[in-house]
Amino acid sequence: MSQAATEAALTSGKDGQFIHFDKVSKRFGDNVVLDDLSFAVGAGERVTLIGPSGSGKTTILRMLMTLMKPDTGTVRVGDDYLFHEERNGSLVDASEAHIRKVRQRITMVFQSFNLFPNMRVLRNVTEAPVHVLGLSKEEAEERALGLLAMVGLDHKIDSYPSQLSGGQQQRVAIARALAMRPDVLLLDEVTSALDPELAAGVLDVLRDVAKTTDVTMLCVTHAMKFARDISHRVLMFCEGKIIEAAPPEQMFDSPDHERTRSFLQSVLDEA
Ligand SMILES: Nc1ncnc2c1ncn2[C@@H]1O[C@H](COP(=O)(O)OP(=O)(O)OP(=O)(O)O)[C@@H](O)[C@H]1O
Repeated sequence: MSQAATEAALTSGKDGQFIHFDKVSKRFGDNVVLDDLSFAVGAGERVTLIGPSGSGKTTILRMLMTLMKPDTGTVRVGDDYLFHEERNGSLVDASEAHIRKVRQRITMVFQSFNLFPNMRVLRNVTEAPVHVLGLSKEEAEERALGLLAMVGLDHKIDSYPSQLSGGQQQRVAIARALAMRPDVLLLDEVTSALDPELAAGVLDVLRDVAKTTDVTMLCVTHAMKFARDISHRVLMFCEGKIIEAAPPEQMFDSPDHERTRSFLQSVLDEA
């Protein structure tokens, strides 16, 4: 694929652009983590970020959660500016109300599950809809029960996280993230801490999510078969830049860039 085609693929979302990164840079000391990075994601689009360790993928997700801010550049979701270049990378509106609004629209599932250990499964899923969205307990439970059925855990609603396998905990975490009815779901290496069999169950749940919802998904993963199945587009990160962007078949079957080829080979060797 030509450089021009990669550039076009950086902005070719579905039905218009929704998430915008515009000239975003971030460094820690001498370590340039994001280097003048621009790309956009369409509403309802599912995009997988791949690339070697330390290439900046998680940093992208953390910025969308407002957990990390850029040094320069603009990050926007729909009409909500999270960071604005003119304000030199600082949060445009860091008020609690603004952060809360952003967090309602964007939820993240982490590698380490992060469930509330002292709450039963049902309460883990209802907690934020009740306290952040203001749903009644009944409404939140109805929503949670539907989602827990979807992830195959409606028989575990009274368990505590410590009584579940890692795969089951991660499926609860997915239900919890979806209970907010987010516009954007961020997935950060959600199966990396799991044995292959448990990981497969979690990936099947996410395939269902992809099939049955129109949530915009940004996914960092080394599970390439999964990425191929669910993604509309794959972005290859290297040293804080996107060096290649393409639909999955093209990225995985005929990558253009030598660094992409060697990265994909290294992932295959690991598997
Ligand atoms: N708070 C921090 N302080 C210093 N350096 C940091 C901090 N957070 C991230 N980094 C550095 O930023 C770089 C990019 O990290 P990031 O987690 O985005 O990479 P990644 O592509 O997601 O890697 P991996 O696949 O290993 O998760 C790494 O070199 C990391 O060490």
